[in-house]
Amino acid sequence: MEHETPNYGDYQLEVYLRGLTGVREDLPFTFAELEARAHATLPPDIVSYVAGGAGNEYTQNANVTAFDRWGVIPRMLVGAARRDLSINLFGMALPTPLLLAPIGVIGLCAQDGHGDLATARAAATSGVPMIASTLTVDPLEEVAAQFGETPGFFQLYNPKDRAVAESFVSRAEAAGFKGIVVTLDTLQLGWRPRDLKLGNFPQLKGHCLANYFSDPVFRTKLAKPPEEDVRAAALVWASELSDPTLNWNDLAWLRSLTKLPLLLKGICHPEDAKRAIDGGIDGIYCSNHGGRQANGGIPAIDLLPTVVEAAGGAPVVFDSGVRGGEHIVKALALGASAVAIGRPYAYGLALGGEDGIVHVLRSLLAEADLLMAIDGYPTIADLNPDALHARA
Ligand SMILES: Cc1cc2nc3c(=O)[nH]c(=O)nc-3n(C[C@H](O)[C@H](O)[C@H](O)COP(=O)(O)O)c2cc1C
Ligand SMILES: CC(C)CC(=O)C(=O)O
Repeated sequence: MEHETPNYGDYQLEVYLRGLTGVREDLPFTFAELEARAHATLPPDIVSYVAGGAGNEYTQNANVTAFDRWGVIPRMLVGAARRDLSINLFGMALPTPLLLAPIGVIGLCAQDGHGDLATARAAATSGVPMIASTLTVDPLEEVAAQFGETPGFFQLYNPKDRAVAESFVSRAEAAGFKGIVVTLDTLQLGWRPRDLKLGNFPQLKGHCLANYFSDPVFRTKLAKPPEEDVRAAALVWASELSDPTLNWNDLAWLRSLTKLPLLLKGICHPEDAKRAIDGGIDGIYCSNHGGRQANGGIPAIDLLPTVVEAAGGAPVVFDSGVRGGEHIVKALALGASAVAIGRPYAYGLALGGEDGIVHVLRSLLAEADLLMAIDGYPTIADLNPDALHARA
């Protein structure tokens, strides 16, 4: 059978031949270098915001190291010359199993301050859908206009006022987004020492909240428009962003927000996954917010298998700690339907704009694809828990 997707590992050859192929010479190939160079490039308050996590960052770091518990078991001579990394998510044919996780103020990681638009263009170029945060710098309509043929998802922070939530979702639908992700693990902001030390929370300055400030229903709550008093508008935003009383009794209302595929982000317990699916939610997004919210938690990857089982066949998106191709392969083997990339693409954006994101995605895909080739798992369907060995 002819495979539709390319062998992503071919990027390796393109990189070796960079003088001929035009691959940018200045972009790193490991997360460690990506992170170090991005930190040297970005303003210190943005470094603290992007890199920082909750508490002493134990959970954030454990999200990454927990992958080391698993090893991919090599299989020989299975005929893995061609691989197929394509997936079908909610009826959408996607060339790769990757998504771009929602990153609020991703815009500020770009030199021109419009990194949301660069991210959306990278999504268009790479076919990797962007999950655009409620907190994009640019209005969601302008972000969606960059997507080309690649579907996009909209991530909602459920605000105190349901009319604001409904307004965002209907704007997202009108703008052509193909799915809605409601984030549940941020009903309160986590304790983030790096930002606390700097007295910094970028959104409180208000200059990066254009999407929020463009919402007509939100604007009715402001005594003065943000164009006249941005700081006051940001304070209203902070008090309205999340409804801490949201609970399972609100599930039917959440479901009623849209007919688009609806996912709940932040689900790490099997009973929560089951409850969501039983309540009509279409998909689970297993994540601990990259360890930014609650410290002392369990690495998200350790919780993925039971969440997948409880989801009973409904799609499960995974993020938190994905830094390399091996992590993508392991998450897929542990049952993820798709894997979302977080901080690595923010750093790619900081170093190379749209090209930087595309490079990060191509590198991750190449590494995953070559691992599947070398270890003998030619398709995502071949990746299941039997492909992994768990060290004690
Ligand atoms: C700077 C930053 C901002 C984020 N903003 C959002 C957001 O607006 N909405 C959301 O649901 N998750 C947000 N997240 C969480 C990501 O979607 C994702 O869960 C997390 O980055 C995964 O962890 P990792 O980047 O360490 O792999 C943010 C993460 C970072 C690093
Ligand atoms: C306003 C914040 C809660 C945005 C976010 O999700 C984050 O910083 O992790």
